[in-house]
Amino acid sequence: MARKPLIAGNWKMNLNHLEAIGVVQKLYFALPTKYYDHVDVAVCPPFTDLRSVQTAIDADSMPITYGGQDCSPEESGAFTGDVSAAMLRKLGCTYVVLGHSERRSVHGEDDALVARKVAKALEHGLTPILCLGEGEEVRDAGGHVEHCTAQLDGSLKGLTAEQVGRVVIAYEPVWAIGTGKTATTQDAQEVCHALRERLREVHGPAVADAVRILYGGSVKSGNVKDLVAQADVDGALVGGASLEPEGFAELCALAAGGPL
Ligand SMILES: O=C[C@H](O)COP(=O)(O)O
Repeated sequence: MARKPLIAGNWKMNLNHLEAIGVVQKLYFALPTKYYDHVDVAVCPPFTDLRSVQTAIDADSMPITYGGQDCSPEESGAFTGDVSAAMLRKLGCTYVVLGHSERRSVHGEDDALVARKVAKALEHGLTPILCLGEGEEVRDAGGHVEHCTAQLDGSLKGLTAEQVGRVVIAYEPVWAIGTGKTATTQDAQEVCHALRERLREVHGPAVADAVRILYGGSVKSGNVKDLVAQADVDGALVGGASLEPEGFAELCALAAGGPL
C-alpha cells in the first residue's frame, strides 16, 4: 500500500516567534509547490511560535502543516505550564509530537503517560506523532526490536484500532538523535518493519498498512532519500536539519523523489 511520506521538522527549543516566521516563509519559497503532491511537510515549533507560524502559513495559503511538541493528558484546569490538546487544535495544529525521548528522559514521561496524551490528542482531532526508540545500551545488547515493540504497545495502550489508525509513529533511536550517528537504512527498516508487524498483530492489517512510520535521528539531505526508499519507512522526523529552511526544503524535495 502506498503511503505518502511525511517530513516533519521538530524545532525543539529553538527559534523565537519572529525567527519562526522567517524560517517558514523561506521554506515555502524554497520548495516548489509540485513537491507537495509527493510529500507532506510539517513543522513543529515551540508553543510560543505557533500563532505566528499559523499567521504566516494562512497569509500565503502555504501547503505546510504544523504541530506542537507536546500536550497535556488533561482536558483543562489547574496544570500550570501545560498546554492542552484543545488549545493546539484551536491554533490550527494538525500534529503533536508525543513521547519524544527528550521528554521521556528530561521530564520522566513513561509509556502510560504518553498513552494518555495520545488519547487526548486524538480526542481533539490532532494527529499524534508518537516517538519511541532504544538507547545505545539496549542496541548494543541486541534488544532494540523488543524494546521498541514494547514501547509501542505501552504508548498505544487502551486505544481502539480506529484510533491507532490515526497515529503517526516515529522510530528515533536515542543514540542517533543530534549525534550525527544516523542508523543505517537497514537498522531503520528493521525496526520500522517490526513496528508495522506488531501493529498488524495487535490492531489488524488495515491499520498496519495505513499507519505512517517515520525514522528520526540525524536525518539530513544526504541520507533522507535512502531512508524513505525503505519499504516501511514513510518519512522522517527531523531535528537540527529542519532549522535551516533552504536545507530543509532540499531534504523535503529529495523525500518527494526530487532533486530540488
Ligand atoms: O525529533 C527529532 C529528533 O530528535 C532528531 O533530531 P536530529 O535530527 O537533530 O538528530
